[in-house]
Parts: sequence; C-alpha cells; structure tokens
Amino acid sequence: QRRMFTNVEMDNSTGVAVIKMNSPPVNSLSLEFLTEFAINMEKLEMDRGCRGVILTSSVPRIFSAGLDITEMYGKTPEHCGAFWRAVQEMWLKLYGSSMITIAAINGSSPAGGCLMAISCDYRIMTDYPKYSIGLNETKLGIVAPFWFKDTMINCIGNRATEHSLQLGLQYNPPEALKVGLVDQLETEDKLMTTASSVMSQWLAIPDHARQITKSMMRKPIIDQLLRQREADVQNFVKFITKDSIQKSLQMYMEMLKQKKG
Ligand SMILES: CCCCCCCCCCC/C=C/C(=O)SCCNC(=O)CCNC(=O)[C@H](O)C(C)(C)COP(=O)(O)OP(=O)(O)OC[C@H]1O[C@@H](n2cnc3c(N)ncnc32)[C@H](O)[C@@H]1OP(=O)(O)O
Repeated sequence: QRRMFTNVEMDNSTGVAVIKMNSPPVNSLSLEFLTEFAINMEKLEMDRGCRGVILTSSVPRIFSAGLDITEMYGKTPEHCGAFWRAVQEMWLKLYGSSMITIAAINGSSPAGGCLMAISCDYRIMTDYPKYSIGLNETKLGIVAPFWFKDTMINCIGNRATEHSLQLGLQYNPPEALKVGLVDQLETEDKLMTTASSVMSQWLAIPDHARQITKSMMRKPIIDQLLRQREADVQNFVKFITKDSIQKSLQMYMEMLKQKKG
C-alpha cells in the first residue's frame, strides 16, 4: 500500500484546502513526498471550487526539515536527476499557483522547508523561540540555486538575501518577522484560526485581479527556470555527485546524528 505523506482537507463551504505535511520524524522532502505534493497541488489547481490553500504540518515542532539529504547522498546520477526534477516541480506548482497560498509555519523550517514557506503568498509562524527558519544551504557546504535565491529576494530583498544566504542564517520567529521572512507571529493555539482569518481577507479580492498581479510578480523567475529546466537538473547532478560535496553531506548527516546522541 502506498504511503501518504500529506493529508488534504478541502472545505467546500469556504473553497479553502488545508494541506498538512505528515511524514515523521521531520517532514523531509523525499522524491515520493515531493511527487505526491505536486500531484495534490495540481488536483487543487484543477478544482474550480478551490481558491486557497493553507500549508502546515502535522509533525510536532517541525514544519519541514527541507530536502531529504538521503536522496542526495550515495545515489546514482539518474536518481539525483529524478529527485531534482521533483524539487523543481514542487516549486513550480507552489510558487506558480493561481490559488491563495498561506504557510502556517508550526515548527522549524530550514532550507527546502523555508523554500516552501517563501513560495507561499503569506507566512504566519508560531512564536516559539526554539523554532527557526532560513536557507542554510551554505552550512551544509552546498549552494542554493538561483530560483531558491530569487524566491528569497522577492520575499526579503536583495541585501538581506545576500547576507542570509552567504551565512546560511536561520532566524528565530522574532528575527524572521523583523527581516520580513514571515509576515506575522502567532501562538500555537491560534495559528490555524489566524491563518483562516487572513485567508478570508485575501478571498475578498477578486480572483482574476489577484492572480494576474501574482503572475506578474513571479513569472520572470518561473520562466527563467522553465527555459533552462534540464540544464538546471544537469547542473545539480554534476554538483551534488562531486566527491567533495558528497563528503560535506556525509559529515553533515553525521553531525545530525551526533547531536542526537
Ligand atoms: C554552482 C551552483 C550549482 C547549484 C546546484 C544545486 C546545489 C544543491 C542545492 C540543494 C538545496 C538543498 C536544500 C535542502 O533542503 S538540504 C536539507 C537541509 N536541511 C537541514 O539542514 C535540516 C537538518 N535537520 C535539522 O536541522 C533537524 O533535524 C531539525 C531542526 C529539522 C529537527 O531537529 P530534531 O532534533 O527534532 O530531529 P533530529 O535532528 O534528531 O532528526 C530526526 C531524524 O531525522 C533526520 N533528518 C533530519 N533532517 C533531515 C533531512 N533534511 N534529510 C534527511 N534526514 C533528516 C535526522 O538525521 C534524524 O535521523 P535518525 O533518527 O536516523 O538519527
């Protein structure tokens, strides 16, 4: 039986779907997870009754740990290529969605987890000091590709992105609010109610006007990836299969395990 990585609950009375990521222990984004996520987004996009999506997590304390490192370590170039296509597809479906997308960030959200959040239209994060969010790729010895970087620039601006990406910064909730990485903080118990109430404000705007505006803002980056999608895959495969990069990933995974023990 196929495993489910996300639960989708559609409320037909409001036209809002809630996608709950549910892949313990850390909602890491595996090839299967990403494939299922993209299919779910596609289905909601095709559903004329669905106007908005709230993205959140069922896993305690974690929104998403980002890309599943085990999908990039010790794998064949073919596997790495398939994985990267799935990462691209997830981003294209989320960043390019015509629906209103709100991230209810109820836990830590490094790297690919942060990319998911900043690909949404609005972000509300639980105000808990131990949670963090950011594109920390350089800390793993890897490089956030241009479309991660440009998504971040569109969210927090050029200078803050440069600072943030070079240092691989992870922000706690008040810091994330200050830099503009999230739009609002909320207590754990009120997070979903607040997300629904923000959604109502966005739903009050006529869809066609909001959708054209959103597309105007995001299309240049999306088109840039679409134009060079296969080159981006080959670039990733060449980079990630390098001995030095594989060594960095191995050391990072060992560090994660040691931290635990
Ligand atoms: C020249 C230019 C070319 C450019 C080409 C492209 C370059 C490549 C770009 C790639 C972009 C990458 C994006 C990513 O998303 S990489 C992933 C980054 N993620 C992280 O750094 C997060 C790591 N995890 C953590 O910090 C913590 O686990 C977390 C805060 C999320 C939770 O902490 P907690 O203490 O609750 O849990 P544990 O650390 O004990 O973890 C539990 C188990 O889960 C495993 N784990 C954690 N994260 C991941 C992950 N991302 N992938 C796979 N597995 C993960 C962890 O090892 C534990 O496993 P065990 O139980 O087996 O020990």
